Amino acid sequence: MNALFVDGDKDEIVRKHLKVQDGKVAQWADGDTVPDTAGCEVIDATGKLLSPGFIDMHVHLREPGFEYKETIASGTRSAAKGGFTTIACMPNTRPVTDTPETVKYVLDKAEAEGVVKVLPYAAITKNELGRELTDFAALKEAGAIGFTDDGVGVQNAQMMKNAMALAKSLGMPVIAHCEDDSLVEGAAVTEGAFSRKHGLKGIPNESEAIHVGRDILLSEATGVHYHVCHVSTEQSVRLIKLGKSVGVNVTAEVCPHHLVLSDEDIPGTTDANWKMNPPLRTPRDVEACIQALEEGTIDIIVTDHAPHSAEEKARGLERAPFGIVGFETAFPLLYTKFVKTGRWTLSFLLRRMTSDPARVFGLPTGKLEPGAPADLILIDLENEREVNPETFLSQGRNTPFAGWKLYGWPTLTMVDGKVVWTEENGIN
Ligand SMILES: NC(=O)N[C@@H](CC(=O)O)C(=O)O
Ligand SMILES: [Zn+2]
Ligand SMILES: [Zn+2]
Repeated sequence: MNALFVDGDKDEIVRKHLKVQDGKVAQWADGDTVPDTAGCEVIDATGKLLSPGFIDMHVHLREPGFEYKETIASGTRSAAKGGFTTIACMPNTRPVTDTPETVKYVLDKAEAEGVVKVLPYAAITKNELGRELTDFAALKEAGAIGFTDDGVGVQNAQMMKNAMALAKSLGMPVIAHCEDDSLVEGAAVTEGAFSRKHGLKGIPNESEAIHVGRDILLSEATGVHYHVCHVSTEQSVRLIKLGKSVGVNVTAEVCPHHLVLSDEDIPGTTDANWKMNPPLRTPRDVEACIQALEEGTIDIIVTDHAPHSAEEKARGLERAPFGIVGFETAFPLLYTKFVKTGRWTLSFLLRRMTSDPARVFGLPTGKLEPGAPADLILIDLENEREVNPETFLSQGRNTPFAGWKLYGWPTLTMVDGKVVWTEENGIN
């Protein structure tokens, strides 16, 4: 494979050949050498960027139970098209992924029907109701990689503390959707210019940050690895920074939409493709999240891919469910908005989507070193294309980015040395 590769530390783009063997990265060669390709299948990647496959530690595949929104088959295909080779799926399924049987169901389905690697999270509390802890040891044994009640916040502090102590004893992380229900009360958008203009009830920033602060203290008390989901506010950023500065084992993620959109971009009160949880915040919060990612207060980028049916999203801003799809626009959005504009280097963006998530969650992927799994992608950095939800491999079409003109489209995705998707031929 004759490809362009970002030489990490220098952020120089160099030409390289890469040899893959037995599903693993076998050998790198300088672009000027003529590699011995006898017996090899050759992929011509001239002019394309070669990167480790993206890792998305926060996605919703909806199976079991909500197959009308997405399935493991359609969700992993969408992921592959977006350049993701490893994805971690949330337990807010039906049934909730709160038993070893359901964890195994997800893993078996992913093995049989998925095209990228799927890592399941299990719920912290039974049915995500916040009342009773799940059987962490059994869930770990079944293959869960961490515990989270994503979709809702754990409202009771003692419950969260018990969860963290138990997770710590098993060497597992706790991943938290931070939301204090008493401060939210049925609002659909952030408290900000948009909610004031339209006379809507707003979701205040502190509904998120109160949980972040509480949980950082509980993480300090228990020693658990505590990971904050979809950070969206300046206040959360401040607290995470403080936690890190005193040595608390806290990490955090941010979504592309919270980096490129604010509440002031929402076009009106009808289109629910602008509704997600946490909501789009104020421009000041957006800038705080960008800076936090830049300085490492926020560690990684995730999509929070959250597909819903067209019928559900047609219910309008106030009544539709929260969530937007993310796989098939994530990299082009960030590349176009932050790298093309010169604010970020390409290597910085790639790191936050590959080696950083691998480091935070201890995964054996995210770097193309000899011996590592050949989970890799090719990207076309040159051609601008319009986002067209009709072409998504996700069943979900719920995106606010339809019609956006973006650069940085993946053209090939390989998992364990097997080409699973190409732009030319689709899913393999
Ligand atoms: N992010 C969302 O807006 N929605 C998620 C739930 C969640 O991530 O909290 C969903 O499951 O639809
Ligand atoms: Zn969430
Ligand atoms: Zn989520």
